[in-house]
Amino acid sequence: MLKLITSAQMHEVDAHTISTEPIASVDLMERASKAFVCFFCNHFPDKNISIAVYCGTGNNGGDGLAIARLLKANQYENIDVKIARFSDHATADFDTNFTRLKEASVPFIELKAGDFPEENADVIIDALLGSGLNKPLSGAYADLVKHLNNIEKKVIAVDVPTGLLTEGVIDKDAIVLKADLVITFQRPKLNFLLPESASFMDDFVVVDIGLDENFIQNLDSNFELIEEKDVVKTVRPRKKFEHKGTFGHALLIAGQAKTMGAALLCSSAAAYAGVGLTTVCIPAPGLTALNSLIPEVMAIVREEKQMPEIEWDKFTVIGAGPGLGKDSTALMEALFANFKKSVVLDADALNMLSENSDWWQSIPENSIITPHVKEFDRLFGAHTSWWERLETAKKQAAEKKIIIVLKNQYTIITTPEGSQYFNPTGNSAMASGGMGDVLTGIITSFIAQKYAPAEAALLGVYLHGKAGDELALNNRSSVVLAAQVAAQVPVTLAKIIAQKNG
Ligand SMILES: NC(=O)C1=CN([C@@H]2O[C@H](COP(=O)(O)OP(=O)(O)OC[C@H]3O[C@@H](n4cnc5c(N)ncnc54)[C@H](O)[C@@H]3O)[C@@H](O)[C@H]2O)[C@H](O)CC1
Ligand SMILES: [K+]
Repeated sequence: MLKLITSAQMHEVDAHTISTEPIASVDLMERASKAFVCFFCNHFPDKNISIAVYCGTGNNGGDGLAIARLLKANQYENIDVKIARFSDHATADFDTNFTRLKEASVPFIELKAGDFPEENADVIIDALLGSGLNKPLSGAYADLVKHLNNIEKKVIAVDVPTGLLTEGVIDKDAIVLKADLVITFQRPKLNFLLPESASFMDDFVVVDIGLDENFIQNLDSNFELIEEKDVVKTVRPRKKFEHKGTFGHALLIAGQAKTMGAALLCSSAAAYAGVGLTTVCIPAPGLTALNSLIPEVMAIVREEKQMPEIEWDKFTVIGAGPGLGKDSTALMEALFANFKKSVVLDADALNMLSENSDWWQSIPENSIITPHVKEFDRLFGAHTSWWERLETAKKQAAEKKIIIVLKNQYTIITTPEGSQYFNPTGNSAMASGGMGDVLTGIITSFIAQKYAPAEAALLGVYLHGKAGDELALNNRSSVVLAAQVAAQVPVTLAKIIAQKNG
């Protein structure tokens, strides 16, 4: 896991690294700038492009000055620096780099508030403000950012787009210098992982600047980014003499005549993810489709308005909700009355739950809910920002002793203990119907295989996204279908297990 930290904590890490490595702060700035330039050179190999580096007078600006000098040393000749000296304040490392810039004869001008020259460069490097932002942009900074946004050039931001808060509620009307790419130092910033940042930045990459990793990992933060090695550590390869009984029996309660696909997808995903036996509880019209699509899955037929015969004790885990419709409240109540092990609730099970809040008290501890944003808001009230949803998820997971999987580009898994894990896999080619049903099946399957529910959620979310990444390959603008992801899961899982053995 990579611990994700706030900008205030990043300043602590800087101070610690400076005093214990030890390294002079200006040398740390040089290291960060070199890491930026190294990535930049690979990304823009054409040395003839014209580059304008816009610098503030703090350390983000100091980085900008060092970057300009280093780019010139790397034979980028068409480079000029624009310094926004809108206050008397400049950091010592900015001043040192200003002297070095002049010694290296990189051309520069100082901008005057309200009088900005025409910009003809191909690429703008944004080193105006970084993680030191402490209030919304106003005055000359706001004017400059609006001016630069208007000319619609390619913008590469140093560490953080100017004007974007790194954590806390992002104001959707904030004035931010929109970045095509952010080259950020050591860690993704928390807000880069929340959807509101998409209005201000297209993409980000993280470059290592050699800060003390041990120190970061021991900082007090409940936010973590899942890494593949965590998943490699968690998966358990199958052993000799294990049999289908070892891998549990999952029941999925899903589907209606018109939404039978959801039932087929979640039950087949459970089977592909390795559960020993899968049963799906569906209405009769789904039987032929089920038997022809995935004969490995057994069925319990659900008649309209009549409670099906379910031997609840037979099942290791139950997943409910995909395509279920909202008129199965009696069946859900029977589930909660008869089944005391973890359940996985999704889709219509969550929609019914939001209208029957007394059900919460019967939901077993360590159960998992997998809402998308609308389902989340239906359950816990409307939110105006994702930062507030993070806080709500933490509070609700603790209060209700459940695991919340809030689906998103970076799905957030919140545990009852208060950890919040961001998942890095998955892509927009997966934005198609049925994808959530597949996730429900995978997570249910891992619980059946005796993974602890939080492990099952982490593993399931990571694998689901990774399978989709493998299918989308480099062509992430195309479409990956849910059934493909389900069928890819064993392949992806095998690759992960191979790393464990290798
Ligand atoms: N460990 C690292 O990540 C390293 C990062 N580096 C770079 O340092 C900046 C952060 O530098 P800092 O001097 O703390 O802040 P800024 O340059 O972002 O801002 C300077 C200064 O501006 C003032 N300010 C804040 N908000 C506003 C505003 N809305 N309008 C006007 N002025 C504002 C405030 O006083 C700030 O202090 C980080 O992003 C990296 O680029 C290091 O180079 C290496 C280690
Ligand atoms: K910046």
